[in-house]
Amino acid sequence: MRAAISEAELEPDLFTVEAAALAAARRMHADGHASGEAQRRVLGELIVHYERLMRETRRLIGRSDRAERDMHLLNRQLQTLAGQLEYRATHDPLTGALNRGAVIDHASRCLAQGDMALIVLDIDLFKQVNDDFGHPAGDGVIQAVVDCLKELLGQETAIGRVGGEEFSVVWPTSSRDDAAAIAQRICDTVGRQRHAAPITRAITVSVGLSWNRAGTAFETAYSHADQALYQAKREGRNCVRQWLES
Ligand SMILES: Nc1nc2c(ncn2[C@@H]2O[C@H](COP(=O)(O)OP(=O)(O)OP(=O)(O)O)[C@@H](O)[C@H]2O)c(=O)[nH]1
Repeated sequence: MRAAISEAELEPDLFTVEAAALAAARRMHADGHASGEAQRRVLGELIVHYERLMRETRRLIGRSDRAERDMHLLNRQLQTLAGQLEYRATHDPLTGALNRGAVIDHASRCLAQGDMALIVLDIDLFKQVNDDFGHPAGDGVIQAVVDCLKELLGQETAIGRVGGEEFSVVWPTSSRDDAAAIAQRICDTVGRQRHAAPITRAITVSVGLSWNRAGTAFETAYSHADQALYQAKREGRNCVRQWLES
């Protein structure tokens, strides 16, 4: 029976010519009586193949360096793209504030870890702002309110735009007084803000606050803050109301 064919027999030898030149050189080296002419011929063959191998090796190294650089570049572009996609998926395009989904995620994580205030604010009589000054000016007001919140609360604070002219602030704190104080500062600071032309009047916000123990569900925290916000609207706007257990 015929013996199994070895892998080496199946694989074509990439270096047949070079191997032959090497074998000839070996034989020449072992033969102490070869003529000088025969030695020069075998050495010449060896030089030709050796130089070709060096050229090819350099070319392959260059190609693999380029491929590695291309891969690094591609990797960086992918990371940038992933960052941009992540940003777009979690932020409001007009203001750069967190979008509703991102606020829910963030607030839910905070509530799982500790006590937290949820502050919701809504621009007062905003329809009138749009009607009097135009929709683009209204957009400018929305942006200005978010900028004001960022400046007041810091870039690290989770500030969200959860509706057209409604915003939320996630404020982890174990102190109900601290939560009430920050809600009042928000109301006062936004109300004092000056707006660019064509806006010619003060823009105020109504603020609802719920202070929540760790473990509270986001829906509960939001519903309580929302009820407080509508109380603030009912009771004259430009004020803060806190949800209190009855
Ligand atoms: N410019 C602009 N307007 C928006 C945007 N989203 C919602 N609005 C407008 O915001 C206005 C909200 O009006 P309402 O809900 O009636 O409330 P309001 O006039 O602010 O009155 P109160 O909330 O009761 O103080 C509507 O006219 C919407 O068209 C937006 O992205 N840009």
